[in-house]
Amino acid sequence: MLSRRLVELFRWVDPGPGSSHLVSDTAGWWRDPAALADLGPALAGLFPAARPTVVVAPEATGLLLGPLVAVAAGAGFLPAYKDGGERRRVGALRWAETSPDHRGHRQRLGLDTARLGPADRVLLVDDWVDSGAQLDALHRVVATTGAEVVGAVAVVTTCPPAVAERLRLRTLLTGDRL
Ligand SMILES: O=P(O)(O)OC[C@H]1O[C@H](OP(=O)(O)OP(=O)(O)O)[C@H](O)[C@@H]1O
Repeated sequence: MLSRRLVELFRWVDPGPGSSHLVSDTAGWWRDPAALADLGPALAGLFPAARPTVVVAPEATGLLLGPLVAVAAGAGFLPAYKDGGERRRVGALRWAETSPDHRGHRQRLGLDTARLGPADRVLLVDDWVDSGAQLDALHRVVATTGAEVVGAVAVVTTCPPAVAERLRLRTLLTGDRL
């Protein structure tokens, strides 16, 4: 069963002196051929009747996971970029600021909203949802285009149930299994 395999492939890593907490290591999910093949269909299958036209997922890990879900769902893919860093973004990005995320940071997420319209049904995808800040911001920026958010899927949630309900979030795992 995929969820059990994902638990086995997951590691908590101690970054060493100077760090107060363990860091998640999900590299095993991508390295394992069977898990890689099954992740997209399993996540798309959490909303079996949603018929999304496009998957939207945030940088960085969402850019890896989102296309897997999009292919499984028969949808296209639109990346949401994080502001900062040295890369120049092309296209007219519309930006949404997040509330403080799991690190306590406010981020800006940019989406090429010219590529979305009222006919679109959007499925939001991420690997992990904790505060829900990234997904909240994506809900808001997608709404400005008239597109409908049909739901959100992630591999893991550690967010409160009320937040998951507000985000229409379904996941393969809850954090207590890791
Ligand atoms: O629910 P939230 O509090 O918003 O946190 C969830 C976000 O945290 C991680 O991103 P992060 O920037 O830590 O890592 P990544 O760049 O590897 O995707 C994860 O990929 C989500 O995008």
